[in-house]
Formats: sequence, C-alpha cells, structure tokens
Amino acid sequence: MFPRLLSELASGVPGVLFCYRVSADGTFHYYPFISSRVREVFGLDPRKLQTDASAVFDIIHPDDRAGIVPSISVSAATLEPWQYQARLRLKDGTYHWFEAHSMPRREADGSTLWYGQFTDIQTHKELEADLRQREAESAYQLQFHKLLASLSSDFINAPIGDFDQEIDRFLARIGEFFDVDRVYVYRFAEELTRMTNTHEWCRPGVPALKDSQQNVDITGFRWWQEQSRNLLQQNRVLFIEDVSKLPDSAGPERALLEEQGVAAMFCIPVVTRGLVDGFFGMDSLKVRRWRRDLSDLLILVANLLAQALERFRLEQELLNQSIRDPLTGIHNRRYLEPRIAEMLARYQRSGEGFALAMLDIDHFKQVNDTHGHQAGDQVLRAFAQLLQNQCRASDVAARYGGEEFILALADVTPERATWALERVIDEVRELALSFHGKVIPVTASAGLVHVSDLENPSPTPDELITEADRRLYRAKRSGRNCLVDASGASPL
Ligand SMILES: Nc1nc2c(ncn2[C@@H]2O[C@H](COP(=O)(O)OP(=O)(O)OP(=O)(O)O)[C@@H](O)[C@H]2O)c(=O)[nH]1
Repeated sequence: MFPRLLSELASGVPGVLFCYRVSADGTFHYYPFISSRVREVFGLDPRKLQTDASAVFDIIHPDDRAGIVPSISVSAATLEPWQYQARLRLKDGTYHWFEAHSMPRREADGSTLWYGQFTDIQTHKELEADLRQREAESAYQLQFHKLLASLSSDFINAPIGDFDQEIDRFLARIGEFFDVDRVYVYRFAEELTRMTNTHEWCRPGVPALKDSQQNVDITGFRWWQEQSRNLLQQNRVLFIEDVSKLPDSAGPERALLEEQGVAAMFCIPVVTRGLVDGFFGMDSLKVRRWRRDLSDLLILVANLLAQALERFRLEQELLNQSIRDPLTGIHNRRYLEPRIAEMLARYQRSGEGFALAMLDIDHFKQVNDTHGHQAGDQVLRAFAQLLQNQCRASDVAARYGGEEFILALADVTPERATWALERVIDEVRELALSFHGKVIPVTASAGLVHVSDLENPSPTPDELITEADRRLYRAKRSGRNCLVDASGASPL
C-alpha cells in the first residue's frame, strides 16, 4: 500500500513515523503504517502493529499512562493535533522520554487516522531537569546568602547587652531556613571532657534540652569525643543521617540521642581566636538526608556565629571592665549611680522603698601601715566579697572610693535594712583574716539611710549618698565598729 521509497525514507528519520487508526466505535486500533525503526528502538514487530496497536501502549511507563487514552479521544473528537509526552520502554528495558506529535483526519467510515511521529526527547528532558535543579540550587544559594547578609547585619547592629536574645534569634532563623527541629550552641570545657548548651532554639512543640545539658560530662562518649577532635582538626561538618545506624562504638551516644528523640543531626565546630570553643548543630526528629553540598554554607554560618560570639564576649569583657572595680571585682560607682536612680524612680512610681549604706573599714590606714599594702588589698577583697554575698539579685554592692563601699538594698523596709547592715558589721568583725600568718583584725562602720528618712519626697541620688556619708561620719565619731541609721548610733 505504501511505496517502498516511503518506507525507506521513514527508516532514515530519527524518530518513529506512524499512521495510527482508531475505529469509529473506538473498539480497535492499529498502525496501518509504522516505520521499521519501531523494531530497533522498542523491539516491537511493525507487522503485528498493523493489526493491533496495543503493544505500543504496553511499553508506556505506568506513571505516564493515565492521560493518554483521554487525550486521543479529545483529539479524535475535535480533530485538533495530538501531542503527548511519556516514558517508553526501549528494547534494552530502560525508559526514555518520547514526544508523540500527529495530525488527525476523519475517514469516510468514521474512523480517525493520525499521521505523525514519536521523537526521543530524553536528552532534552535531562537538560531541562538539570537546568531546573541548577535554577533551584542558585535560588537556594541566593536565599541563603541573603539570610547570612541579614543575620550578619543584625549582629553588627545588635545593641550591647542584647547578646543572648541576638543569638537566640539567629538560631531561630537558621532553624526555620533549614527546616529542622532544634538548633543549638554548645561550649566545651576542660579539654573536651565537658560541654554546656549555651543557646537553643526548638520548633514549637519540640521539647527543649538546654536545662538538662549543662556541664555534661562527656568522658563516657568516646566516639563523640573522637568525632569532635576530628571535626576540630579539619574544620568540617559532621552529618548523622540516621541515629539508629550509628556504629556499635557509639552505643552511649546513640542511646542518649534516641532518648532525646533525635533521628538525624549535624554539627560544625565553632572556632574563636583560632581555638575551638564549642559546636553549633541542628537536630531533626525524623530520619533525614542532609545535603552534603551544604557543608560550605554551614561552615559560613558557624564562622558568622563564631565572630558574633567573639564580639559579644569582648563587649561583655569591656562592659565588665568599665563597670567593675578591678581590685575587688564588685561593681564600681559608674554602675551604682544609675541603679540608685532606678531605685528612686521605682520609689516615686510605686512607693517601693530602698536603702543605701555607706561603709568604711576602720583604721584601714593602720592595716596598710602595719601589714603592708598587699595585706590591705586582701582585706579590701574579703570585705567586698562579704558585701557581695549579702546582695540579692536586685541589690548592688559597689566600691565607692578607696576603702569606702556602698550597699544599695532594693525593696526593703527601714527595719529590715538596719537588721541586714547590723549583720554585715557583725560578719566583718568575724572575718578573721590572716596575712603571712598574722591575724588582721577588721571592723567597719556604716551610715544607713532609708529613702523614707528624708524629708524631700523626691530626693536625688546625691542627697541620699550625702546623708549616708553624714551618718557614717557619726558612726566613726561614736567609736567606729557600728552602724548609724535614722534612729542614731547603734553601737555593736
Ligand atoms: N591597700 C590599699 N589601700 C588603699 C586602697 N585605697 C585606699 N587605700 C588606703 O586606705 C586608707 C584610708 O585611710 P583613712 O581615710 O585615713 O582612714 P582610715 O585609716 O580607714 O580610718 P577611719 O576611716 O577613720 O577609720 C589610706 O591609707 C589609703 O592609702 C587600695 O586600693 N589598697
């Protein structure tokens, strides 16, 4: 029926040319013509297809079958070109993507004939998939770099003192980006024998571990210690995709992670000033395949975190240096004065009373003269420590001058303040300090003022301090080793 020349031409075309017919009632279909390449490509016999087209339908990938018959019916009804993409099974059993393209024509008997070809579009599909993956990859990388840029500007602009919240915010954003359940920072201590969880973010509903992970002894976790050492030396990322598959040597680690519900995790060392400080990691409560190509990005995150930790620690040190007395370690005047202003503001707002005591070591000059300046320093340190021990979180003990100290007691009644100061003076007397084997007797005097003692209902910090100082002077005049409050001297 078809001239030989046409068959030969058809066999030279890269695709498979066909003429496909479906009977008017749709009950049978066949290929009046299909080029001989159908045998080379799919291993199908063109002669058999001339009576029944089913064998072609049998080699369609099961996932691509659903829409094919309806699409042929639509083309038959509308006589619009028929076009379809599906994976077809090749002679060797593998699948390739093909595109069928054909024009329908209605025959006199009501059947429909399509003239067209199957073209192998596998390479095109692979390139397309590759391109899509690259696009997704670069979109991901772009998003990640944007996140890093925004995090680093957050760190740069973070106000001093907002350190912990800043790190917590950082962990939350990283956790959401990587879609994990927990993100945390641990610090190592004592030559990798202990570690402490310093910051943690958990997805809502995921139990927090921070409180149970303080100063944890990791000497029993040999596998983990070994991994940590390797991580630290090579500055790389440790991925665990399935905790249940950890080696037998990691038995205790596996048990702990399983107890914490962790199914997969990864962690990266945090290196500050060239030293490994700890690690930063993420948990997933489900087994999960981590993208290994994320390593470089994760190291960038860890570096950013390390820089932030370093900056915040330095700031903390500087802040401490500026508000603490270097000899005794307790707060200095610079810190004290704004705290007194705050106590005054609270007093004026809500009537919350507070008291200030000015304390001075008695005959301190003699301590220096008799035992030497170093002994004097030791007395100052012991005295400061004693005051510090008296403080609740809202109180302040500060070195005000040479051997003058102030104790500011927040939210206290006059009676309670007197009782507290009497106790301080008692305890000073019992200090029993010795220097090079010699006992140094120490006593102190104090002037105590409660904010309600002053006639002025809105006094300034200076007025309070001056009154406390005046009472201290009276305590010294009345023989030292005593406290003067609103009621006068109370010799001890
Ligand atoms: N060791 C030491 N001595 C200090 C320090 N600061 C101040 N002093 C000494 O503290 C002494 C204060 O002496 P004074 O103000 O005369 O008073 P005092 O001997 O304590 O006598 P009263 O206060 O009257 O009981 C001085 O000798 C200062 O040199 C310090 O940081 N270390």
